[in-house]
Amino acid sequence: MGFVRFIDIAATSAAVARTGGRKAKIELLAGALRRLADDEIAAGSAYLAGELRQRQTGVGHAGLRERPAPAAEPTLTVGAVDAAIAEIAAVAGTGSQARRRQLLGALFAAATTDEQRLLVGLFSGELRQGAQAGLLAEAIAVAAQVPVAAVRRSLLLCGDLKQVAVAALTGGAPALAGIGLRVGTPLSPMLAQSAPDVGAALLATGTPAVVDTKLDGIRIQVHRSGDEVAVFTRSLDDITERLPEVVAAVRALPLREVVLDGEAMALDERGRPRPFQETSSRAATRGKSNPLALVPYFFDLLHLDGADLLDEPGRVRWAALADGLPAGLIVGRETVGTEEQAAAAFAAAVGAGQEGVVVKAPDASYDVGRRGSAWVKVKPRHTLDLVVLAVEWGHGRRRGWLSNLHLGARDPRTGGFVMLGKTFKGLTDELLRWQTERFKQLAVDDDGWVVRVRPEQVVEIAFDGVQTSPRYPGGVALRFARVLRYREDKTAAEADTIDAVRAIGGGL
Ligand SMILES: Nc1ncnc2c1ncn2[C@@H]1O[C@H](COP(=O)(O)OP(=O)(O)OP(=O)(O)O)[C@@H](O)[C@H]1O
Repeated sequence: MGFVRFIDIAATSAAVARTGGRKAKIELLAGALRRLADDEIAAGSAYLAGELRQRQTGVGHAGLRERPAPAAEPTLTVGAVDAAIAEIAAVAGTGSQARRRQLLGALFAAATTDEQRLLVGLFSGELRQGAQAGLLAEAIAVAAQVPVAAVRRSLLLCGDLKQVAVAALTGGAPALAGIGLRVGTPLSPMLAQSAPDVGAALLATGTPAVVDTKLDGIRIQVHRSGDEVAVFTRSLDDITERLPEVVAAVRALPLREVVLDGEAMALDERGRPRPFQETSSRAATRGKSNPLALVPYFFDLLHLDGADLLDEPGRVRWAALADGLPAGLIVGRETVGTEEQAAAAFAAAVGAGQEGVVVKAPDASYDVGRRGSAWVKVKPRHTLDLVVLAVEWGHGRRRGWLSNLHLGARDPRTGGFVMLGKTFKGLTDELLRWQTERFKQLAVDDDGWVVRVRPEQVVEIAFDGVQTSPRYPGGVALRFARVLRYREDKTAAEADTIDAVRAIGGGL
């Protein structure tokens, strides 16, 4: 086991949060990285980035609420915390909830107040922020004395900060150079910016542009080498086992080596998309226990028979895609020269039950892991005026502020409110400050975690859609709810109703 104390990681994280200058933050992080033993680098670098090494632990917000009293003295090492979390993440089968609670309780009991704070932030994901990962890339370069460009490049190609930290700190520049596009190893997918309409999207991409249908499925990156096929998610998890139909479709192509980027989704009998949650729950289970088939549609080609295409312009990659794959496996796409043509393509996509479009610049290379202006998504946007029912105290950077909002729609039948979900997205520092004051005034109960408030404050929320949800009393929840603004000009009696929400969900 290693010897860096967990309290030192907690102290570094706190010091980084307190420190203003970027350079000083990087120095603090580099110092902590340098102290890690080789077998602690993966976990330690993840904690410094605000993440856990494990993608899933089975620990939810509820599990973090009841914590034993903190330990008086720090005794935990990075290695011990990593081992404890690995054990928690591995719990499965009957009685797993109780077992997980027990293990989590033991970990928290061994942690001091500062360590508990870091653990809550890590488990809840609230410490995870892109800025921190960017700082850490620079800190790795400083600690390993390698060029930062080499760290960034490897990071984008393998998408795994921990792997890059281990390579840089144990093997230096040569080890980093060994990280490249490898068929079989997933790379961070290129991401899209958003625009409110196709006109704005075309301003970003220029014309002519390619307008792709935006399918509301799950992102898949499929790697094939000979008969070996692997399927990865947007977060680079291997889901090959769960998508045999996608594996079969790619294995049947007359190609030897290929890396494809696309989307998989479930269709109904008429070939229209099924609700997103059916696709996602199917993707979360093995094919056999859920007969729904996911159909792959590809929109990019990153590698073909020995040649990397990442640096080629879209035009070239898409022509190779069209040459290599049958049209039925390629996403609906059209080249447009004017806003009218783009608007028609958008209307056709939405009319066919699809989520919207992604407008793409044909001259741009495939920007691994980047959210640039070469891909711009456009969706019809929904908004509702909802009532805040409760607020949760924030963690990490938002400690001391009321952050996560519980949102409710008006129920005209009972005169009460039906909870539809929670969000802490879209909140600027100014909004956080304002709402903390406001909800302290409206508070009726505070258990140290959730502050229940008088249902009086109306907030305008943007969201992507409505889905069924067993978790909430109305049986429906909002997808990707985010705060737009507080409506001080509206009373709770004027807020939107649960019926309006159901209507947006197509009568759910
Ligand atoms: N034709 C397409 N081209 C690119 N991405 C597409 C396409 N169709 C569907 N998508 C999906 O849209 C996403 C692009 O938006 P973005 O990069 O912002 O990802 P996201 O954060 O998952 O967003 P969203 O929730 O809007 O899908 C991709 O991750 C992909 O899953």
